Amino acid sequence: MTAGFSGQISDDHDVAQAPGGLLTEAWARIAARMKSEVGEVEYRTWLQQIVLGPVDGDEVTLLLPTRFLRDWVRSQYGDRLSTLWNQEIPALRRVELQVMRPGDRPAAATAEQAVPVASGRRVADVPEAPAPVVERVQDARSDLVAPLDPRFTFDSFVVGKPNEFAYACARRVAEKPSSPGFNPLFLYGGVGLGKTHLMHAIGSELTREGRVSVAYMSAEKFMYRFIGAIRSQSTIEFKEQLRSVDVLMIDDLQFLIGKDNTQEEFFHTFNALVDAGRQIVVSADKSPSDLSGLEDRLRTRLGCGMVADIHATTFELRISILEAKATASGVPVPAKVLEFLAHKITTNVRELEGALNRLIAHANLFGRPVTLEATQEVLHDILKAHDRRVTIEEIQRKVSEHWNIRLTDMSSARRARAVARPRQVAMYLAKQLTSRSLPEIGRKFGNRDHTTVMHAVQRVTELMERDTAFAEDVELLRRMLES
Ligand SMILES: Nc1ncnc2c1ncn2[C@@H]1O[C@H](COP(=O)(O)OP(=O)(O)OP(=O)(O)O)[C@@H](O)[C@H]1O
Repeated sequence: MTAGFSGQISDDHDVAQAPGGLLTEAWARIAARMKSEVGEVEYRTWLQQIVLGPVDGDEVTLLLPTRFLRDWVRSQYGDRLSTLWNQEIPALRRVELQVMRPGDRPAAATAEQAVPVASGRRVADVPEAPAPVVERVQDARSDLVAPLDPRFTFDSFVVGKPNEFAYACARRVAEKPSSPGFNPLFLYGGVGLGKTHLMHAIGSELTREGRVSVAYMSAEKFMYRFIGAIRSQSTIEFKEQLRSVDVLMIDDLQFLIGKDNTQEEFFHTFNALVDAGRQIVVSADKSPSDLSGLEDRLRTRLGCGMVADIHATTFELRISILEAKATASGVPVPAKVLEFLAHKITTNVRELEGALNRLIAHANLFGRPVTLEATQEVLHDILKAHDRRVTIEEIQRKVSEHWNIRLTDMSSARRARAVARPRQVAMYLAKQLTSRSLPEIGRKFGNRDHTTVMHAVQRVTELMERDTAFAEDVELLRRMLES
C-alpha cells in the first residue's frame, strides 16, 4: 500500500477535515488497487461506476447508480473496500455504499476521474463513461438478469444529423418490436458514438411496463455464457433461456469474429427468435457487409432487417451533447469552454463526456467556477494527447492522392469540380485538424481569401450531411491523417 495519508491525518482527526484533493487521491489509489486485484474486466463491470460521495465525520460514502450494483458491490467487495479505506485513512470508521439519487453531488466523479492531472495520464486513460453492466432480462422466466444502465434513455440521448436515423430506428423498435423491415435492427458506428446507449434505451423503454422480456448482453458475454454452458453441460438450458425472450440484444458483435462455434450458436439462436417473431437488436463497429470474418450466412441475415449507421459527430452535435450534460450536472459551464472542448475532442462522445465530467468533478471539489484557463489546466493531459500535429501540406498530399489529382492543383486556379471539390475537402480538414486560422489556410491554398475557406468548410459540412459515401470518404481521410 502506498503511504496514503500517513502523517497528514491522524486517528483523532475528523475525516471530513481532510482536504478534498487528498481524499480524492486516496480514492484513486484504492480504486487502482482494486483494479489490480480483481482484474480489468471485473473492475470495469462492477467497480468502475463507483463515485466518491460526501464525507461526514468519520464516514465516507461511495455512490452507485443502481440498487442492484450497490448490493452486488457491498456483498462482493464491501469488506475489501473498507480495509483499503482504513489503510489510507485510519481515522475512518465506516464506508457507506449508497444508491445515487438524482441531484446527488459527488465529491469526485469516478475514481478514474479523481486521479490527479499531474499523473500524466494519456488519452487512452481518459475516464470513460461508466461501462454499462451487461445483460438483463426483465422476466422471471429467465435468469439472464443484469441491469440496464438507467442513465441511457431516449431522453438523455442527444439527437443530431449523424445519429438521427439510428435514433429513429431505435425508437421505432422500442415502440413496435418485430415490425416488418426492422428485424433485426443492426446499429453500427465508431467507438463511443452511442450504440450501447441506444440499445439500453430500447431495453428500458420495452421493460418499463414489464410486459416484454428483454435480454441484453455483449457478444463477449454471450460467448462466455455459451462456453460456460458447454462446460457445465447445460447448453440446452442456455438455448432455452435465450429462445424464451421477446427481444434479444447483442452489443459489439464484432467480438465474435474468429469465434466460429459461438457464431454458429448465435446464428441458430438468431434464426429461432426471428422465425418465432421475436426482435433482435445487434450493434457492431462496422456494417454487416464489412464484418469480414463473420460467416457469410450470418452477415446476410444480419443485413436483412434495418441497418442504421451512427456517423462521426459533427461540431454542432458535440456542442449539443456537452450542453445537455453540463445542464444535467447543475454546474455552470461557459459556452466558450464547451466550444473549446467540442473543437479539441472530436473522436468520440465517451472521451468528450469524460473530459466534461472531470471538469465538473474539479469544480465541485474545489468550489471554483469552470473557466477556459481552468479547463486547460485540469485537462492538460487530455488536450495534449488530442493536439494534432498534422500539417496543411500533409493534408493536401493525402487528399490529392485520394482523389488522384495533382498536388499543385491544391493551389491552382482551376475550378473544375474534379479539382475544386478535393481542394474544398482539404481546406475543411485543415480547419478541423490544425489550429491554423482561416486566412492562414487560405494562404496555403494559392493565396485564397479566408471567405473561400469558410465557404469550403460550409459546403463540405453540408455535403457530408447529405451524401453518406462522401462523408465516409472524408472521415476516412481524417482518420488516416490523425493516425
Ligand atoms: N447522442 C448522444 N447523446 C448523449 N450521450 C451520448 C450520445 N452518444 C454517446 N453518448 C454517451 O457517450 C458514451 C459512449 O456511448 P456508448 O457506450 O453508447 O458508445 P458505443 O457506440 O456503444 O461505443 P463502443 O463502440 O465502445 O461500444 C455514453 O456515456 C453515452 O451515454
